[in-house]
Amino acid sequence: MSTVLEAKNVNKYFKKPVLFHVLKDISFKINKGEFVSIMGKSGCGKSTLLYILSTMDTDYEGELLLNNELITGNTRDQLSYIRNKHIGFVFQFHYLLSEFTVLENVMLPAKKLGEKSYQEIENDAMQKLKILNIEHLATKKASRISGGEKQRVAIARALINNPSIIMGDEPTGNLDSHNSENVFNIFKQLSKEQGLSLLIVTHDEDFAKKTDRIITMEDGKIIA
Ligand SMILES: Nc1ncnc2c1ncn2[C@@H]1O[C@H](COP(=O)(O)OP(=O)(O)OP(=O)(O)O)[C@@H](O)[C@H]1O
Repeated sequence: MSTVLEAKNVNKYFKKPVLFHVLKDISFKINKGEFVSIMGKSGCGKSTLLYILSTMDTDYEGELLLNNELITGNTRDQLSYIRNKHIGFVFQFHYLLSEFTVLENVMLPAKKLGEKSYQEIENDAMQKLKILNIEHLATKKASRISGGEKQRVAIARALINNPSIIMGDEPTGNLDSHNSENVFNIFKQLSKEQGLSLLIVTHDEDFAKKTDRIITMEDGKIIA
């Protein structure tokens, strides 16, 4: 089984207002196609960890490997490229551009990457919308669709560059149980049918129980 993401002895300190050891020797691996959730009480360090794993925060001790390559110590530009190419993000709030159409929103990260023609990107975006069963929304403005639909558009956008892993910070936090289950089923399908890895922070125990593995955090440590 190949490893997609590995954290080795990650430690993080906040220096202000007082020195605070927020992440304590975090080590784990995520395999290809694995659907993993992270749970833990409020304040235990989940978002801080996700911020590091997503390469946004570089102020930590330890090592991160993506697809078996060390990414710790890379320059800002290298990390920005890695993030755009290999990591998809889904947040509690969708962060769609409301005046853009659904299709334009999904195309954006691929345009930023700049490796394909407009037509190729448009075709890719339509294919992602199809996977998420929302191709009929392509030409609608993002402001004109429902909350559940917005989250599916956000997932399509996260998939556009064919990332190795999707990271989510409470991606179902704003959804009702029906839409939450929809998102879970989409994630499950992506992991099982396309070999995508997923690492999802959640407070929803029912959601977490159905994932392949739960990483439980307490007070900055992985306890299970
Ligand atoms: N910039 C910062 N400076 C100092 N302390 C911080 C900073 N950001 C977060 N913290 C503290 O670090 C701890 C971990 O915060 P974090 O947001 O990672 O928790 P969490 O597990 O994601 O919580 P929640 O479930 O409520 O989102 C908390 O005690 C928080 O107050």
